[in-house]
Amino acid sequence: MCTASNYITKKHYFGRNFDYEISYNEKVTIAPRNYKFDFKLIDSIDSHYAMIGVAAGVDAYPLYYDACNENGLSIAGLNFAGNAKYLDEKKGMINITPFEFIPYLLGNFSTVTEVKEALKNINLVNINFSDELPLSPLHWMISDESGAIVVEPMEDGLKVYDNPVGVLTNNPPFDKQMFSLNDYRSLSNKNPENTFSDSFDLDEYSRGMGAIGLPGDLSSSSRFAKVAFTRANSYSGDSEEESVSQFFHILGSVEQQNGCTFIADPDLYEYTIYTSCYNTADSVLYYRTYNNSQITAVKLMSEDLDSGDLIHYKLITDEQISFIN
Ligand SMILES: C[C@H](CCC(=O)NCCS(=O)(=O)O)[C@H]1CC[C@H]2[C@@H]3[C@H](O)C[C@@H]4C[C@H](O)CC[C@]4(C)[C@H]3C[C@H](O)[C@]12C
Repeated sequence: MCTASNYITKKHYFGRNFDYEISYNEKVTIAPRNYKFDFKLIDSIDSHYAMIGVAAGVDAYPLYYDACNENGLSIAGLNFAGNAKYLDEKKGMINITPFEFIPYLLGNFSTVTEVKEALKNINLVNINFSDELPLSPLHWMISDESGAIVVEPMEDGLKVYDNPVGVLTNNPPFDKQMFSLNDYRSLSNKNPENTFSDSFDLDEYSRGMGAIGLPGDLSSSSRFAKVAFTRANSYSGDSEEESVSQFFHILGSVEQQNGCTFIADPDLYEYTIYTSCYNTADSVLYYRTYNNSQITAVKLMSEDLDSGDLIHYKLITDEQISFIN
């Protein structure tokens, strides 16, 4: 399971929890403007917007999970098992594969509005990256300072939804997730009045009673409601530090602790391998990993963005503890 969210203070922040049971040796990967992107069915792109993101540790191609470009457009791919459907090549369309989707969009476009227009002509084709790395069933949240959309590849083509709650998890499809939020419309960050009955008193015995009924389990529909509530009620100052800190707390509300989501014997559990947070205005990627609570930052703009070679930074995964005596 995974969760993506955006958060707006003075700037736009975007990121995700990467929840899974295995790692593909993820690396922070920068594709500078002149890195040549090859595509399976369309012409290569020799020059494009620079981008920074987290990608699988495969040297041959930046297989991004989530990324942001130098103009503030950001994307994350999340599992969409049982629903994602990739199609055959279609004449007259721009045929790209799902693993090319992030490079193609971030390389060519600056805003969600531009992406929405481009999506009308995009067909996601069913071609594997390799025999060892076949396609995964994904859907995507795409976000910039103006708002967010969700793109879901279904049997009858790409579905594009505006995303007013600014979050995405896995299943069910986004329209169903949005509908299920109706069930929680009475929840609040304030303690509720007693409307149960006029005939007897009920006590306000605790703070936080306005959110009783908000799910706390780790299923994707429960995480959707939990993170939507947390994000919608988030309050922080608007400095960089306060915004980034609050962002990690939003996604922390749906973090998966190792051991709580069993996958297989022996001892294989899904857990939050990393959390990313992009300040998309300044193209900075902040991240934390399961065993490293310290925030690490990588700045796209500190690199030579006119080069043609990928730049990789291994994730720092060991805990960094600040001993003070
Ligand atoms: C599994 C990842 C999504 C995490 C997630 O949503 N977990 C929830 C799982 S579940 O609903 O609870 O089952 C997805 C996100 C991006 C995916 C990767 C990227 O698409 C890049 C390549 C694409 C290749 O085709 C396959 C390997 C791969 C390296 C993908 C492996 C895997 O499917 C990733 C890492």
